[in-house]
Amino acid sequence: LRCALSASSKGELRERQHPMIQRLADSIEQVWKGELTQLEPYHLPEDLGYVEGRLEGERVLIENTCYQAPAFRKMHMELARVGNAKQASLDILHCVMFPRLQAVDASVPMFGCDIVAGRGAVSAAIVDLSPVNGERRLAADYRRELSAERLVQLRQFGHARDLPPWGKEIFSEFCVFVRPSATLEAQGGVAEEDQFVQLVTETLRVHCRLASRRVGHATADSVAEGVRGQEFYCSKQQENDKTRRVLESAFGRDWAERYISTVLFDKPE
Ligand SMILES: C=CC1=C(C)C(=O)N/C1=C\C1=NC(=C\c2[nH]c(/C=C3\NC(=O)C(CC)=C3C)c(C)c2CCC(=O)O)/C(CCC(=O)O)=C1C
Repeated sequence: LRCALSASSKGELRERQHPMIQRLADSIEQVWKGELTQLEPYHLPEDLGYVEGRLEGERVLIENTCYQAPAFRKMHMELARVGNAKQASLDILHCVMFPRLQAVDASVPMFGCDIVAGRGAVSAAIVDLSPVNGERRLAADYRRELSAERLVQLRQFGHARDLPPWGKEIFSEFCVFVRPSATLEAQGGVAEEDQFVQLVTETLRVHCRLASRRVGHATADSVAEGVRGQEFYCSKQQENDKTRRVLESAFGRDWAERYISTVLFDKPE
């Protein structure tokens, strides 16, 4: 496997992604930089910043951006693209934030989102704040803020999708899993794609604020509770055969297993 690609490809990959994915990636980084103090880089193993593989003759490019902050041990955003220079057969944005269990209590949920665009059309867009506490239920302040009228409006889409079984076990009642419509609006924007970017941005802002308030609230019990919750979340996410299939075809079974269990969904020690 070649960890090829020069540093220049970082910007290059993002600017060649699906426009909604580009906008969402920029917006997530903006919220992280705007809402979190002491944002630091998180160094992935073996410099997995860029990886390149081949899937049925098509190039697979992965670009990883990773930070950490007082409330979050790892904040991972991944842009992946299957295809050649012109036509991408798959554009993906993946983002997961792991609470730092030595700092915050187990009421801080896992933020996760996934956007998959096939041949330019977004087929899957999902965002959730997934509870990892013992009762698998979001805390009252999270529920109250996520029930605000503005966010309730932003969660209304034309085509909701059914969660797979593994998803039903970890996602919250606020989870949004949709195929955003691609119809252009009069003013030229793609309403549901823009709406989804807005939904993720505002959900992420609430999360950064509420999680940061909990720094210093960890106890020995909350660490044990949070470890169990994060392990359960990661093992369920690892059941997603759609992700595994893409990575296995491009990088082989062993590399895919290692990548999924150490980069995408690494269980806390
Ligand atoms: C927080 C949620 C969440 C996180 C964090 C997450 O990683 N996945 C998440 C959710 C989720 N993803 C799904 C689907 C797909 N995922 C990929 C691929 C990748 N997704 C990646 O992140 C990477 C690494 C970069 C690759 C390679 C493809 C191709 C599809 C099929 C697209 C489609 O169905 O239209 C589904 C539906 C699963 C189903 O219906 O069975 C759900 C629920």
